[in-house]
Amino acid sequence: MRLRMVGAGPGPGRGRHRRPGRLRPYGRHQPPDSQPRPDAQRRLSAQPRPDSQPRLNNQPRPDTQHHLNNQPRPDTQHRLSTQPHPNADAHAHAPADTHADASRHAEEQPATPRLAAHVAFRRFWPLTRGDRRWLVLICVCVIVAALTETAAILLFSDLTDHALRQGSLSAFWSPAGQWFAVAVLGAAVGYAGNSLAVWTAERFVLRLRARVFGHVQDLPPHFFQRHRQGDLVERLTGDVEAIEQMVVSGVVGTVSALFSTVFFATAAFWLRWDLALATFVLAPLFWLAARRFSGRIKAVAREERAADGAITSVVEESLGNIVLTQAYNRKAAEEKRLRREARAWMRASVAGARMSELYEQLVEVIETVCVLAVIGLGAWEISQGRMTIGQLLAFAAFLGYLYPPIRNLGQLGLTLTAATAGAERLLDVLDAEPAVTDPAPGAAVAPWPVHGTVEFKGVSFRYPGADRPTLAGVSLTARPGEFVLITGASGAGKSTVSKLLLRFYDPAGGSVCLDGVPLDAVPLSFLRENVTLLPQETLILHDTIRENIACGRPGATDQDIERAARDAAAHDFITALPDGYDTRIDPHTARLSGGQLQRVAIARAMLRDSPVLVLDEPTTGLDALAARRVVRPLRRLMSGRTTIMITHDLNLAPDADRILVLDHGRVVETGTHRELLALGGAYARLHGSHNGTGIATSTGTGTGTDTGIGTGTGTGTGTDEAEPGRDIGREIGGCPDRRLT
Ligand SMILES: Nc1ncnc2c1ncn2[C@@H]1O[C@H](COP(=O)(O)OP(=O)(O)OP(=O)(O)O)[C@@H](O)[C@H]1O
Repeated sequence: MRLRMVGAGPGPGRGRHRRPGRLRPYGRHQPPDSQPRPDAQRRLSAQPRPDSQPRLNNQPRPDTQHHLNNQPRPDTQHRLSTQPHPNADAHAHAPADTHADASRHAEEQPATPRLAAHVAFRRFWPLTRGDRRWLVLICVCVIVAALTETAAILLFSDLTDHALRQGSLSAFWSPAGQWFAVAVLGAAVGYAGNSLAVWTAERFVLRLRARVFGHVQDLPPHFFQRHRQGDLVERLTGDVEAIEQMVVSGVVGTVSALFSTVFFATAAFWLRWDLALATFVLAPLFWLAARRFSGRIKAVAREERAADGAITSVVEESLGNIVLTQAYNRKAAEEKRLRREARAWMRASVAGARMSELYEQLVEVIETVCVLAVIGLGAWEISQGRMTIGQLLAFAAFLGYLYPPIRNLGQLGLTLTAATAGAERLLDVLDAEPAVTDPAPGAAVAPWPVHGTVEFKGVSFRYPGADRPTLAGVSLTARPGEFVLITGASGAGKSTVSKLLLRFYDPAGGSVCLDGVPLDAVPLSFLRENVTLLPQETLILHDTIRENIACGRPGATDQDIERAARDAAAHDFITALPDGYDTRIDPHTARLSGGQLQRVAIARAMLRDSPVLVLDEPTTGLDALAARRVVRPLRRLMSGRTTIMITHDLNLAPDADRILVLDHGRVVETGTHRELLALGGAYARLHGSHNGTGIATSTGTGTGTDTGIGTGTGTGTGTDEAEPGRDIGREIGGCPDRRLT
């Protein structure tokens, strides 16, 4: 009938604690089934932590006590996996390189803010809004469960004294019936409370995770450059669950421990006030023990959480870079990296487990001292005829129930402390500010039919934390349907222009406008509906090709998708796949080449059909042949749209209405291809170096029939996928001043 929590606790390194098969030191009488349960099985309890169940394995316990609560005895509860590791000695005993690892983590990741437990609690408590009535109901169940336990123990005393001692069966029925009724009530309340508690806790986790995930998606690019992806994953999983332990389970645990303490203490005083007093004199020992151990829990919890994140990061980065690993024989180096992180985690984990066990054993010794003192006193009282055996047994039973909630109150602090390490890491994410926000409702411009005029007016920009500006006084205008090409040396600030145009950042000086409206007055979703970005890296969802194209315009029909794929010269290779448009792909897919993936992305942009297009190095990473195959679909995509193309590849430069050359964040030259070549400056040099190796020098005699754009007049029948021969000259080079529209 007791409500209890059997889930994994917020102990340090919980994520890894949950892994099946992990060895963990059991308590003396701990059976194998005391493994940490999966999270779904987490239950809130009348006691804040499972390990703090009454543990009488170290002390004489009346056998009948097994039957007093309709649940496995406390000593069968698991311990270490579900509790904070009060490893005060984590630092004292940890080898020196633990500290080295910790400082290395600190160097790699921005410093996480340090928080007090109550501050962390206050930050997350508002997330329980909407579920507080359920929390109240759970607390009512917890209180009723504690009451039924109290009643059961009193009935046990009654039964012992009136039925067992008198040897009378007739005296048995009345207390037995009452006991049974109390047990049924306790079982019903336990079931309802536990079910509700799991539901409420999981809802909290759901809500918190959605909140963090939603927030993360609004964060600016530099946040992701500064945090390792694996570590962020760990924060969204392990750390989120630790917060639940702090907030929902923490509250229920506190209520449970408080009420259980009050009920059992009242009953103990009612049974024998003098023995109860003796019991309470020793109670502060539990609190002292918890206090002694709480000091370094947070430190080791932090270490474990950080190591969890580091392991996930290494695995994720290593798998993502598998080609580099294999091609450069980095297998041993990667293994060493993982071993180093895993060892850091292992050290923190072992130190935590060791301290946890030490704390547990110390508490058991304290409990034993208390029980022995009470039994000694009780034996003396019985010998004086002032106490019955039933009373002593009931009193001992109360002790078995009383100490755990007292101990839990102390341990609750440890739980909160350990969970605070997760809270700090999560708040580090939640407190990161998005670089831009939607305009306030009153300041937002109402949606309008966008024509596609893009203007940068004296724009300056500096990345957060950067010591020098990336853009300084950049001005450019692209009228509807114009093609503006931005080029310049690597690091000149070209991609930054695209980030400002998509409003990933706001400029520090000047303004960026769409159809004359400053971007900070345009609702973000409206802006991004009307400005399509094709970034350097091809963005592919882990989904079917159909969905990958359809996400350009939610609600698009199959015909729309196919039309876009045809325009992007992707239809033929898609239909050649066994599952056609339903083929599942992912960013590392081997089924499609880089050029084919790029054409899927172009089809998506086609479907999006926005008036402004930003192409950031659209042919980067593609070989000459693949680049050529992408150019025709690109031309179709650009047709009739304002296009800002950021590129080193000057093959399309003759087509541009205007070319801007950036150097160290400044526009150093502006003009058409011809004008800039004639100028003989930076552009001419870039063009010269490009022509030295570029494909623009090819002179085409191709036979392709693509007539979507441009003036090609080939007569062949080659498809986009088929090798179009030597039409490269007409496709992408050797045709100065050819206009796209
Ligand atoms: N998040 C950031 N924080 C600080 N500096 C950054 C950040 N992102 C880029 N920079 C710096 O801004 C400058 C311009 O970067 P940007 O990516 O715009 O250059 P680019 O001209 O597009 O280069 P490339 O042609 O190599 O892609 C570089 O010096 C870069 O190091």
